[in-house]
Amino acid sequence: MRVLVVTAVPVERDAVTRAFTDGPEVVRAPGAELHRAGGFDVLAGGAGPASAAAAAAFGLASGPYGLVVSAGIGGGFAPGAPVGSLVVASAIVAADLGAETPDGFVPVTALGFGRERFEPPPALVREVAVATGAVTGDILTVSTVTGSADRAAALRAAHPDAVAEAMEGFGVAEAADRLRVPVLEIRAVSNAVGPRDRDAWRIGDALAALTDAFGKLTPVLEGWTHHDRLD
Ligand SMILES: O=C(O)c1cccc(C(=O)CC[C@H]2O[C@@H](n3cnc4c(=O)[nH]cnc43)[C@H](O)[C@@H]2O)c1
Repeated sequence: MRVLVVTAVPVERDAVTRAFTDGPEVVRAPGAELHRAGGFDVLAGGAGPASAAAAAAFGLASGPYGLVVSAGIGGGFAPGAPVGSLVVASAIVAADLGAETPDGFVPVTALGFGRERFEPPPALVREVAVATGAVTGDILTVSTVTGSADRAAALRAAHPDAVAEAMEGFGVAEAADRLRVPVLEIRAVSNAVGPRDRDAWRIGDALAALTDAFGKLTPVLEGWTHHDRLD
């Protein structure tokens, strides 16, 4: 099974391929530069859900792929997902896709169209979490990084199962869903979701945690390929 991994920026892509001693071999496909290592094709698709969806779609076109993974750093909701920890999405949720109304935020589905969540294969999520020591829960996709305690509290209230936020997962999941390819989202927590404090971001630690996690994924994915594809 081939696995496509979509990160936002090149340092995240390189953190993934660093987990493997082979490669990366750079493969150029239309609309996508794939870095191939350890059985993974990894591309840096840009920040935000639109870039991620476009990049994932081009990446998938060079397939076939059996799994797509949205991966990178992210913000963690305290206390469940502290800086340096790893999170795996049990659901990938578009947290700001909808309409603001006098009564508050209304998600797209309540407006009668679209969707706002995708659910990765549950058994695979469990096995990846066990192998990597990750926390599981909803990972929110936002177009604006949360920068205040009020916004963090509003997200928490709307999404009690949220463990983290990032900016690409939902876009990758939308592209994967078009081809019925299963999707995972894996984030290493670089900062707490809350008041903006860029100096407190621990990007190096998070990238190291991402490398560590991918180093542990191969046996899990091999087992899943053989025993659990229909979950
Ligand atoms: O400055 C750097 O060296 C650097 C290295 C890697 C990534 C970055 C980014 O700023 C990329 C933003 C990227 O990270 C995700 N992210 C991280 N924390 C959050 C958050 O609290 N809320 C939302 N997204 C977050 C996100 O997926 C972006 O693509 C800088």
